[in-house]
Amino acid sequence: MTSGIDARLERIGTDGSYVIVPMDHGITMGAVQGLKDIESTIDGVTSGGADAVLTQKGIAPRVHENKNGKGYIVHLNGSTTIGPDENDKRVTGTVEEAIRVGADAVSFHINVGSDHEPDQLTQLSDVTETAERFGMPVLAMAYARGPGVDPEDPEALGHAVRLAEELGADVVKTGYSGDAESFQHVVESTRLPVVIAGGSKGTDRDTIEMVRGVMDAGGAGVSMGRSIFQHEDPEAIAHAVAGVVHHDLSTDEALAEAGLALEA
Ligand SMILES: CC(=O)[C@@H](O)[C@H](O)C[C@H](N)C(=O)O
Ligand SMILES: O=CC(=O)COP(=O)(O)O
Repeated sequence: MTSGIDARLERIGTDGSYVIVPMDHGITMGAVQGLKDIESTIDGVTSGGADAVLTQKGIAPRVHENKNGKGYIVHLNGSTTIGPDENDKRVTGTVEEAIRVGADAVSFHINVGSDHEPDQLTQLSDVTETAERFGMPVLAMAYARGPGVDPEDPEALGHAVRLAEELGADVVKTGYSGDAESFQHVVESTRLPVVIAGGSKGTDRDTIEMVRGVMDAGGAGVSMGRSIFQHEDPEAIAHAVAGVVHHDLSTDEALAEAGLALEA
């Protein structure tokens, strides 16, 4: 029998793979490029092929009419780049609030290796317990971040994704280790679907090659923000990313199919 969590996972992905566009950066960085007119960005990325968008709860009224029937995830913690410690994500919402504003899933960020890891472990554990009671999937954003921690170290990333599974998440997002071979260790560290963050925006080729590497390593897609929502054509780059994640296209095929320059 299909559980509520399984049914809702299908709303934020396609057959177990995921093109999620997080746009929760308004708390972290402010209304950066792509987030001022968030309505048109949401319309563009979901028209292009994103399975779901992700925001903080207060943005929900700006999401639903523009997401073209795609999935919606509400993020439940945050911090700012101008505050005393960006790794100190504080709780900003609850599973119940996310359900009330129309979410299909919730997400929660933990910085494994930071001074705040102990609190964040307990908080993620509380979120998965509540979400499970309501049949809501949990996307854990499990980063390797903290003093002396290399955020691209495959061992640290593998530890972070495993920890997310141990705490009851359904999908885990982490950083990319830089190549498919090393990322395979990360993917094999857990039975959860593993998706990657994009980080700050690079060239189109950098972005799509990174996505290709994740899929070659056995990953399940992306939760990619700035590389998509800060693109001059969010619909086209979302289309290219979905081409790799959902249609197994090569980097060149995905760029060409999306109408993007091969050398950009
Ligand atoms: C700004 C960053 O470094 C991102 O990786 C964020 O930590 C990710 C998250 N979506 C956020 O803005 O909090
Ligand atoms: O919620 C944030 C992410 O999932 C990743 O954002 P990025 O801009 O791709 O690093």
